[in-house]
Amino acid sequence: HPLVTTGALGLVLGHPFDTVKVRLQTQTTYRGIVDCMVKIYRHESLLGFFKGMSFPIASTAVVNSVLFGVYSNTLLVLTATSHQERRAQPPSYTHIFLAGCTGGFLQAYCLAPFDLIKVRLQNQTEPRAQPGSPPPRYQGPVHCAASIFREEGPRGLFRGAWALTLRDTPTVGIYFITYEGLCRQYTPEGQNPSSATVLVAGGFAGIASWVAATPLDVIKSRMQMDGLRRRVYQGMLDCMVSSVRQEGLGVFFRGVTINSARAFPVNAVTFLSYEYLLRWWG
Ligand SMILES: CN(C)C(=N)NCCC[C@H](N)C(=O)O
Repeated sequence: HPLVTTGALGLVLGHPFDTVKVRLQTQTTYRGIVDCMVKIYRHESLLGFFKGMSFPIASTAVVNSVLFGVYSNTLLVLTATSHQERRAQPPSYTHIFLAGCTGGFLQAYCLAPFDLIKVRLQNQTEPRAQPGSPPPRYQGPVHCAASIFREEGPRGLFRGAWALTLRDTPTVGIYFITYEGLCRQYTPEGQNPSSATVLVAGGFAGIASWVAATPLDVIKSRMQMDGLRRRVYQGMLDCMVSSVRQEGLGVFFRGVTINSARAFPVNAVTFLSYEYLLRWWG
């Protein structure tokens, strides 16, 4: 279906932004967005921006089904109204927030191993295999997953999962509140929002939730990279404290600009797909 294609395309186009974000959050060699982009392009060519993309593409259908499935079913239980009845009897913002938090909490566990592998691969700065140069530590997503499993056991695949869960539980609540709030604002009562409204509301929901998620996103990415060679942090709190000590409070907003630029189109398309699917099958 065209919407699925657009969703995948959104992810592909958004991935270079995500790679720059992850590098800015976890490496100190870059002075800013432009410096990071120039360095990636010079050392690793255009392909450098697309490292670690295959697992997010492969897992997005599952992760989004958990997120939106849990959200709409929790809303169903909380409000006892079906999707069709919901335009006439809109759910309260408290219910929307609680359903969003539940969706965020459960999707975080599905997302954790895929996200870990993505971040590890995005952070490999080696250029594509050149004769004589040492190969990167991970040869691809499956090799990366197998190496982590072998070296650190199954729990290793969940490194950073706590920070990810803490990041996603409240911020996915914010995601759905922003989306619903904006849709209601711009839609006449009792009607379905137009496609343009869905796109704009979805885009701003992406930005608002990602701005709120950035502090824990930085900590999550750092925890995921910890232990690659030796363990630096004792835990999440230690990671927060030493990051702030070394880099100041600004550390909590590393990558926020580039991530917002990514969040708008990706989530605009995500919500458009969700609304269409609900109207067909709801
Ligand atoms: C702030 N957070 C964690 C969220 N809003 N999560 C919901 C889905 C985000 C979407 N898959 C994306 O990649 O932007």
